[in-house]
Amino acid sequence: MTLRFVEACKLPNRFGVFTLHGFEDTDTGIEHLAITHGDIADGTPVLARIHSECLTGDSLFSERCDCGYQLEAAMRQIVAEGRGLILYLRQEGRGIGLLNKIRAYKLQDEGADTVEANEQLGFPADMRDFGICQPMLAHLGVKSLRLMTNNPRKLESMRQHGLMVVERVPLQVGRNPHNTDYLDTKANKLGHLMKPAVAYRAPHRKADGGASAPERETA
Ligand SMILES: Nc1nc2c(ncn2[C@@H]2O[C@H](COP(=O)(O)OP(=O)(O)OP(=O)(O)O)[C@@H](O)[C@H]2O)c(=O)[nH]1
Ligand SMILES: [Zn+2]
Repeated sequence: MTLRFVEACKLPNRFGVFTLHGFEDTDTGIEHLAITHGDIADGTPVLARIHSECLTGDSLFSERCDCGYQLEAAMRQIVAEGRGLILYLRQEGRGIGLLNKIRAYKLQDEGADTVEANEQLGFPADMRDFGICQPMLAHLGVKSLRLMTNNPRKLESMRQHGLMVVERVPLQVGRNPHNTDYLDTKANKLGHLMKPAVAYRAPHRKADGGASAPERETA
């Protein structure tokens, strides 16, 4: 896996002013992004989100999942802390791609859960590869993370790729009537760490994304 840094620019958005770094995985041609805020290269652990692309949730406001809410909450928390980063990885649909995700959603419309739908299409439940994170973080000068995630497999994958995660910061936002079954399946079949007590709050993404300060856990 070879990483090429292409360029960085300012990215002001509703939450603050970030820097957008563009990379290419030269083995696959896939373009990945890092979105950073503040001084992240001072050697201390950095609040971080490793976010897998979800066009429907991140850009089309879909309530079938929690991705858009998590992205927004991560940006808000990073700005509130004054520093942090998001690696935005282009592995749509847990790696099966956008069109296959639409196929999987159709199967879910007909009763399959998110894992069964992938399997019916001939894919594993999760095809993602987080190997690109290591060279991206090395380029950014980041040595250790406080990772915003509910996914213990993501934590394990980070460790397998030699990344130091000193803390898991839960990121449980966005439960709504359209994604209740989906989130429950993630907890029950994929092992996501969801606390029932936090389930659920406001329907509006803005209010929700700005929800309370993150809980902290030692990873
Ligand atoms: N194949 C498939 N992919 C989905 C579905 N819903 C969301 N996704 C994708 O799942 C990815 C996000 O993974 P999740 O399992 O929701 O969460 P995670 O990133 O592993 O864990 P967190 O860090 O806690 O968010 C994105 O790439 C989404 O496009 C679905 O029903 N089927
Ligand atoms: Zn999503």
